[in-house]
Amino acid sequence: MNEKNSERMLEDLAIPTVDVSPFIVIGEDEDHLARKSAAIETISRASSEYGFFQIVNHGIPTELLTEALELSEKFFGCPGEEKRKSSPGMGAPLPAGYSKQPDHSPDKNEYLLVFPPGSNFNIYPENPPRLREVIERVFDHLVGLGSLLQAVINDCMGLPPGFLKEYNHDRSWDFMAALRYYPATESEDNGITEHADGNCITFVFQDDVGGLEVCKDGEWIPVVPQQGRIIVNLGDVIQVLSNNKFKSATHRVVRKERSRHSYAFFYNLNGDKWVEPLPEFAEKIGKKPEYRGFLYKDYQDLRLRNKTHPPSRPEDVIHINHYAIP
Ligand SMILES: O=C(O)CCC(=O)C(=O)O
Ligand SMILES: [Fe+2]
Repeated sequence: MNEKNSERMLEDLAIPTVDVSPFIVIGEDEDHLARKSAAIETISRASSEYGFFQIVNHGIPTELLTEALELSEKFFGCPGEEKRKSSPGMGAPLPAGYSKQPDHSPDKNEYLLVFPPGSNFNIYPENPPRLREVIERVFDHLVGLGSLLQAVINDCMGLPPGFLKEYNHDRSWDFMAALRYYPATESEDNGITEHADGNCITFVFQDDVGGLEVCKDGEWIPVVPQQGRIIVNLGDVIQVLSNNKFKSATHRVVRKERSRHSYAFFYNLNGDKWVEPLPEFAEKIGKKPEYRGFLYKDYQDLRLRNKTHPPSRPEDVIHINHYAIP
């Protein structure tokens, strides 16, 4: 196959891009309503075919996203000793602050993890000085975007208005990570091993290096970087609630010749929530539930154990199939 053809095929496979301005700008005219229903249509299709899409005109300034990436690059460029000044304290549910994947981990990256601004668990680097302010602004913006996208997904799922908002109203489990992936070596290019996210909705923005890939029908599709775009992927909670109608897609990061920087924000769910297929996607339409119900924190604990006590056989790693009804 010549290069043009293979480029064309990748373009055809690329994850859909959606203009979400019709959900932000108020308007009742015909054109506005048509653009809104086109966006709903694309998101519904993307959610069931890919579990991934990208959004534009989301209202978060491109300069803010770019600055966040530049500041994290500065931070990760500091000597290890400097970075370790913001190592996690004890007692947080996840290691808030700076961490590096342990040497034995197949994931080759380092990250700075934060909970919502104001959380006592947060540990921010002092340098570069603007990093904290910019991260907190990005976080607040992404919480707002999470609430917007959750309402859109609620519509796409055909749920009663406000259903997901009411179900997932507590924001204290949300978190965000600034990530740096090391350059690939001759023998090794894994950045993050293939996985699906456990939460509700994830947002990612990345620099121009690339490396994020989504698995669709057994093929790995690269998510080509474009400044200002935000990548949206659905997590296991939405997959279970929708009884497999909407996908929590498997994805991974492969390392490139340069260091890659990205941010991943997890619009999460309170650990005390019960997760199971909604009747709208099971009994009410004559389908059997494909998962048994579970307490969200139990699932999160199992996922964390995968990391702290990695099973020796890959097939023993726990993911959402743990709750699947055979
Ligand atoms: O860095 C990325 O592009 C994706 C990160 C990711 O998949 C994750 O943290 O779950
Ligand atoms: Fe992920």
